[in-house]
Amino acid sequence: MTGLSHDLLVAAPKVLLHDHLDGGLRPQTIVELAAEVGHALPAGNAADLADWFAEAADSGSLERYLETFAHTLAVMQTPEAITRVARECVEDLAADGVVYAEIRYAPELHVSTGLALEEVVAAVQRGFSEGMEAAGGRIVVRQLLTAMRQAANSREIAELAIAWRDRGVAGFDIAGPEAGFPPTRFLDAFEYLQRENFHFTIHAGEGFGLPSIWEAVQWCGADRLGHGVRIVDDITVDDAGVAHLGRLASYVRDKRIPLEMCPSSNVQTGAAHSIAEHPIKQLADLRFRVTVNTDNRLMSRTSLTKEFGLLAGAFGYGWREIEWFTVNAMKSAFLPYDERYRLIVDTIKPWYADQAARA
Ligand SMILES: O=c1[nH]cnc2c1ncn2[C@@H]1O[C@H](CO)[C@@H](O)[C@H]1O
Ligand SMILES: [Zn+2]
Repeated sequence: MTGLSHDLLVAAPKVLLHDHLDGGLRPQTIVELAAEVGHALPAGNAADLADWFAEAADSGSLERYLETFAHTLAVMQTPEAITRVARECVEDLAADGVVYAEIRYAPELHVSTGLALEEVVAAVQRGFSEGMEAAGGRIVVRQLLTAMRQAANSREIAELAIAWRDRGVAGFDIAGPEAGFPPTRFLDAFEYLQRENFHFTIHAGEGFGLPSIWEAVQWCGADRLGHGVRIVDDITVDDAGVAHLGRLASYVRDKRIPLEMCPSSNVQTGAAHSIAEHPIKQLADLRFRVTVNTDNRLMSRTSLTKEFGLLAGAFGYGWREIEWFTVNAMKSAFLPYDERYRLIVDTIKPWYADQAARA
C-alpha cells in the first residue's frame, strides 16, 4: 500500500452507495438524544457505547446484528432528532472525503411516536440539505427509502419514494432479515417502481445465498445488489486456478450489475470469515462491477477511508484500485447520467490523475 497515507486516503474523493442512516449515528449524539427522551442505553457514555455497538454487532449472525438498531431507532423518533442525525451524517461523510453518497433508512421505523411517513422523509431531507450547504458543495447526498422485509408495506414505501423522487429521494431498497423473506415477496412494489422508471437496489446474497440473488435480479429487476457476496457460490476455481462462472454469476458480470460490498459488516454478520478472505478480491479480479461501502459505520466502527485502508492492507491495493472502485460506484449511482458524468470528470478523475503524477 505504498503511497497510501491515512491523510491522503481521507482526502481522496470517494463515493458511498450503501450506508444506513440508523447505523451511522455518533455515539455522543445517541447519549444526548437518549437522555432527552428517557431511553435506557446499554452504556452510559459515548466511548463505552461505541464499544457496546461494535461488540454486540460482532455476533456472526445477521439477525443478532440487526437487534442493535433498537437503540439507534429509539432516539430517531422526532423531526428534530432525525434532522440532527441526518445533518451529522453528511458532516461526517464530508469530513471523510466522500463526494457523493446515497443514504438509506426505513421510514416505517421512525413512526413510533406518531410521525407521518412524509414527515420522516422531510426531516431527513432537511438534515441532508443543511449538511450539504454547510459543506459548501463538497458533497452531494441522496436518500434511498428502505422497506423492511418482515413488514408488509413495501408498496406504500415505494409510493412514498416516487412522491419524493424530485425532492431528494433517488431510489428504493429492501433490508432486514434475508432468510425466509425472499425478494419476490415484494414483487408488487418492484414492478410498480419499474413502471415508474425508478431505481432500486435489493439487499441480497448476505444472510442467504444464490436463490435470493437470482430472485432479486431475474424476478424483481434490481438495478444493484446490496452486498451480493454470495455470488461467489456460483463461481468455481479449477486446479489450474482458472475461475468458471455459473449462469447467474455470468449474468451479473455481463450486465455490469453493481455489487455494493461492505467488507467489515460482512465479517461481523458471518457473510465473510475475515477481510483477507473476503470475496471482494476475487470478484474485483474477475472484473465484476464491485463497489466498496460502509453499511453501518457505528456498528462496524468504520468509515469509507477505513474500509479502503483495510482492503489496501489485505490485498495491496493502491490508488489505481481505489480509483476503479470509486468510478465503479459513481457509474452505479442512482443520479442522472449527466450529474454522474460531471462528478467523474470534474471531481474524481482529476484527483487520482494528480496522485498518479506525484507517484
Ligand atoms: O446489512 C444489513 N442487512 C440487512 N438489513 C440491514 C443491514 N444493515 C441494516 N439493516 C436494516 O436496515 C434498516 C434500515 O436502515 C435498519 O434498521 C436495519 O434493520
Ligand atoms: Zn445494508
